[in-house]
Amino acid sequence: MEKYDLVVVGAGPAGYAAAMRAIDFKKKVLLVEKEGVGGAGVTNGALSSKTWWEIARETHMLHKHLKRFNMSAPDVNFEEVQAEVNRAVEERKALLQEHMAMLNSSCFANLLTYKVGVAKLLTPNEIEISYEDETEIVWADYVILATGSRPRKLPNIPIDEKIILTSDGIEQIDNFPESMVILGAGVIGCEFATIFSGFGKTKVHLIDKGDRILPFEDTDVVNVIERNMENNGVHIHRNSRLIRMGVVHGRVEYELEYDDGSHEIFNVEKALVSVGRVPNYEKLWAKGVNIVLSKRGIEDNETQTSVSNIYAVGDITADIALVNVGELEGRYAVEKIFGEPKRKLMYENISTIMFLNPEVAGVGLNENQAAERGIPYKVVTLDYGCIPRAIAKRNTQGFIKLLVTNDVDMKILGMRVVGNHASSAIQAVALLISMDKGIEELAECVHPHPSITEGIQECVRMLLGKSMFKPDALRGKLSCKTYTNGEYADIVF
Ligand SMILES: Cc1cc2nc3c(=O)[nH]c(=O)nc-3n(C[C@H](O)[C@H](O)[C@H](O)COP(=O)(O)OP(=O)(O)OC[C@H]3O[C@@H](n4cnc5c(N)ncnc54)[C@H](O)[C@@H]3O)c2cc1C
Ligand SMILES: NC(=O)c1ccc[n+]([C@@H]2O[C@H](COP(=O)([O-])OP(=O)(O)OC[C@H]3O[C@@H](n4cnc5c(N)ncnc54)[C@H](O)[C@@H]3O)[C@@H](O)[C@H]2O)c1
Repeated sequence: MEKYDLVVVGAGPAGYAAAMRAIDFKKKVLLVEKEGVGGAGVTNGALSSKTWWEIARETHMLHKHLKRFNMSAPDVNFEEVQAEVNRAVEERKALLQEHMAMLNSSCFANLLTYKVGVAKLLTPNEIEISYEDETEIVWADYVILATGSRPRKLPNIPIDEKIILTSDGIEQIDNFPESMVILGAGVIGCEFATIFSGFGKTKVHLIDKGDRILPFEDTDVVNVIERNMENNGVHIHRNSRLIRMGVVHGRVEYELEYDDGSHEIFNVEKALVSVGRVPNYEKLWAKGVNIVLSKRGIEDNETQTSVSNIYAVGDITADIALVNVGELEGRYAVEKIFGEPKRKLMYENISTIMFLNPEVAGVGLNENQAAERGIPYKVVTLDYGCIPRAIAKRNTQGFIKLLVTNDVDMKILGMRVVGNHASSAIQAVALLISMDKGIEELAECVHPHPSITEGIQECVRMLLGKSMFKPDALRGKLSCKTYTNGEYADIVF
């Protein structure tokens, strides 16, 4: 039986990151993947959907600009867009594969082995790998499970990945549907609503259990996104309960019940079901391996499972499902196994982008979360209209919102940026949160001009009572408040 220091199961972002970090410790590593490198970080997931989003956004902008010059827009060809997305996916996969091949033919050859097969733990140290027509068993001192997640399905909805689809099937359709309903107004649902409405070829319906989309986000953020979606023709079914959804004569028929008890039936060409994801752990270990599970996934103590030599990272665990979190956990697990991590695993400074119209970047807590935890805070908001770069871009829709503790330290709790270049503005704040720093450092930074980050600097200056624009003199564009015991109050300097 071949022996390894570490076997990593799954070569998505989390497993790939873990295997690469293990090489740094000069350990003998086996990476087992059942399909292809990249996982949902590349295919039917982060990279592919973001390529769709980029092309949809460019198409939308082109149409908007041409309209301004009274010119008619060219037709968008679905097959060409799809081919471009496929090229992006293949480019990334090829890079990861080439990297793997180069490692194999270099001084790392005796360290990393990559096998394409399905892995299953027979005991905490013995792993069976099934190939097309044979199996083998290998020994591992340590195991990292990184098998990711898949779309959650609902029992009464007949998903066939042709007419009623999940995010695994939506990118393989063969034309822009003339109409499409999306069930689930979370991140995936809203991103695809943005993509399909952005191309301007599909009437999008979005089913929302509550009274607003993105239930975990702050109302001011959601208001901007909802307004743009609706201006772009998206029909948001608010406070609606899906009674049934099925395929009738090759199209989707669905019935909704509203809060007032009334019912309505709709008929559309396609449906996307995006109601969350479930972790992949079925058939991953034999009965005797007692890994403790919760409803949401594998329970872990800073990546270590209840079986001491088995670790779990990425979407398979019961926490945040993001590429950057999977990579962080993968690298951390290896450091915990073979070394001494420099510090505890922290999630407070994880930054995210939601690819909507416009993009929404976030780090740390939002107002909902701070209020839920009973944390009193100061909150400053600055409209994009105050930022020269946004004016130069001829698009001042959006705002920056910064939350800090309501004390003299003013430690940064979180930030949300809604608007163009939102993602570029978030990093400085993410770094300050991870360093447990206050806001003085940010106020004294010299930012490039014109840049969106100047807006963050102005937020910080507002909190310190030394802003260029005075909130009292520009109400509606700036605000500076405290939130304590469920009440807002203006800060008066
Ligand atoms: C539509 C969509 C858009 C997204 N957009 C973003 C985004 O913009 N930003 C972001 O940060 N995140 C995004 N995500 C989330 C992100 O893709 C996941 O959080 C991330 O891919 C999880 O990485 P992972 O390595 O844990 O799992 P996965 O990427 O799911 O990889 C797991 C791998 O394990 C393999 N595997 C499973 N079982 C076995 C087995 N028994 N043996 C061998 N191999 C096995 C699978 O084939 C797969 O390759 C998106 C997800 C989706 C679905
Ligand atoms: N830009 C990004 O970073 C990005 C993009 C896409 C996905 N992701 C990751 O993928 C994960 C999964 O995305 P998702 O959108 O599937 O999950 P989600 O948890 O973001 O949203 C699911 C939505 O479905 C709704 N829902 C649940 N059951 C329902 C039902 N029976 N009927 C109607 N609505 C229902 C929920 O209220 C929620 O709004 C995200 O949590 C995120 O971690 C990240």
